[in-house]
Amino acid sequence: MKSRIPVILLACGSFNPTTNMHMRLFELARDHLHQTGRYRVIEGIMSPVNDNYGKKGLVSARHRVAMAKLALETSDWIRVDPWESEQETWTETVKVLRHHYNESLRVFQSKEFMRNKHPTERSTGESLSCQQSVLPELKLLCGADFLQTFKTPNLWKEEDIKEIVEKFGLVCISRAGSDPSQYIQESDLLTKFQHNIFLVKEWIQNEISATQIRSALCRGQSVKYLIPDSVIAYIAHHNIYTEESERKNEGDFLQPLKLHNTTINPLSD
Ligand SMILES: Nc1ncnc2c1ncn2[C@@H]1O[C@H](COP(=O)(O)OP(=O)(O)OP(=O)(O)O)[C@@H](O)[C@H]1O
Ligand SMILES: NC(=O)c1ccc[n+]([C@@H]2O[C@H](COP(=O)(O)O)[C@@H](O)[C@H]2O)c1
Ligand SMILES: [Zn+2]
Repeated sequence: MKSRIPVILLACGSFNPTTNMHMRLFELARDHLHQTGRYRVIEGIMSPVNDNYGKKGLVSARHRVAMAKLALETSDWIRVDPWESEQETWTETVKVLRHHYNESLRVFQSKEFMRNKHPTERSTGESLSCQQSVLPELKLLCGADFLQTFKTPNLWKEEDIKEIVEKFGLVCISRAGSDPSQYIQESDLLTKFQHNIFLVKEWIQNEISATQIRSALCRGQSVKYLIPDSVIAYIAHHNIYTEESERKNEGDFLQPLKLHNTTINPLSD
């Protein structure tokens, strides 16, 4: 798979908590991209959203990052990155993509530098064309409900959506209740960049939702086999999901709505 384009998959979301389905998204996306014959997925990154996002029931990023780390202990290619959660405030997804893209370029360049410094370490018989490394691409990974939020008024800036689909690309996994292909047809912008949007159909439907996991936990019901045992133990140990935690940010607007909605915030741009 040497001449294929290396791809890093980035999933942005609450991960409150990380579920088995969040991890399946990466596996499904990787299989799909490999099947195109054009890509080689080299890394998966889970980026839990900043506490200032303002979503109801969003527990502290410290816990969400810790739970994601535990959940991903069994993966040899997906990792959690706390950068987004450690910023002063909520960050637009396109800026998170820019950050991770720049990071990947930095890693790429330092690897190239090492390769050029130690040319003798190249495997014997490797042709000169094989020695030219291909720049990695970074693609946003999401579920179909996430794609659907692009049309929520004031939630996303048009130019951000354009940059995501034009410059980076999107891998979208099916989810009951959302029809991503119809939604793409309804949008001129998404239709224009359709070649950069990969729709993945999950045939083994799995409707785990983090909200339902939290509800079950609050009621004292079992969530075993829906989220990893290590995450269940962490939640129990820190008593994370309670009726009180579910009331966090209740009635609040999401931060992107506050920033982009002129009727909520007349001074915003
Ligand atoms: N069952 C699922 N099928 C497909 N995509 C999913 C599924 N669960 C989560 N995702 C995707 O994972 C990403 C992160 O989602 P998120 O953290 O909001 O989880 P969630 O289960 O949707 O939680 P919540 O119920 O709190 O919204 C999003 O892109 C979302 O679309
Ligand atoms: N304008 C934007 O960049 C924008 C708007 C809404 C949500 N988001 C992101 O999408 C993700 C949505 O997560 P949830 O599905 O858990 O609400 C979060 O990572 C959030 O930061 C980005
Ligand atoms: Zn969600």
